[in-house]
Amino acid sequence: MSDVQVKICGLSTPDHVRWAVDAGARYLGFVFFAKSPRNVSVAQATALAREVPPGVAKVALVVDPDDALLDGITATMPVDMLQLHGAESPERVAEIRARYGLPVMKAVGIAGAADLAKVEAYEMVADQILVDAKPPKGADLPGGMGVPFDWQLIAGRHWQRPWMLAGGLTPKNVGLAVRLTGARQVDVSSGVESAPGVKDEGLIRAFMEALR
Ligand SMILES: O=C(O)c1ccccc1NCC(=O)[C@H](O)[C@H](O)COP(=O)(O)O
Repeated sequence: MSDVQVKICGLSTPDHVRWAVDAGARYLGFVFFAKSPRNVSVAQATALAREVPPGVAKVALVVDPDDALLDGITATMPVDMLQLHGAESPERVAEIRARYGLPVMKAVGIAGAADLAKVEAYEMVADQILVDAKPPKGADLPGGMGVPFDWQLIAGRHWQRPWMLAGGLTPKNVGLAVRLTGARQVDVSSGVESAPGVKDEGLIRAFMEALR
């Protein structure tokens, strides 16, 4: 399991970034969504991203973004990947990928077997797929809810594109999640927090340790 790559999402302070990098995260996620406790401004994310060493990918997470938002982010922030976490259509994903020339990861929410067809639809247009839990009805946020889905739904699945497992992962359950699903990449946010938006160094280390 030691070669499983980890994305830690929702970083908003220099300490968060340092803890994630020192622990060995391969991707760092910065959330641009006003209602989120993890929301960062373009200026904040730019300052944080400039401190990230080479080899660690900086991911800008956006939800149904218009071009103005993406223009603003990409104008100053050194971004390595865009994560689309809303209801973007496959056509919009392809358009964003072409316009910005950046790899795009599309989040697909899974609640039942019927949702798996969406992974295949987005594989045609995205560089990576984030296979995430579908947020509960009426949830305040479209992601980062700390809720897992039934991992058996994707046990033994093979997709053409690289994909990441997300949704409710914690230091306690990530080992089992990886064994069951065969994921080679995982994404965590609330499972390494002591309170919404507050990353915890000990939990970040414990999460990475659970994968060794
Ligand atoms: O984290 C947020 O606040 C957020 C807001 C809007 C869209 C997506 C958001 N987060 C997504 C993620 O952090 C992860 O990619 C993923 O959903 C896992 O989150 P978690 O279940 O908390 O580990």
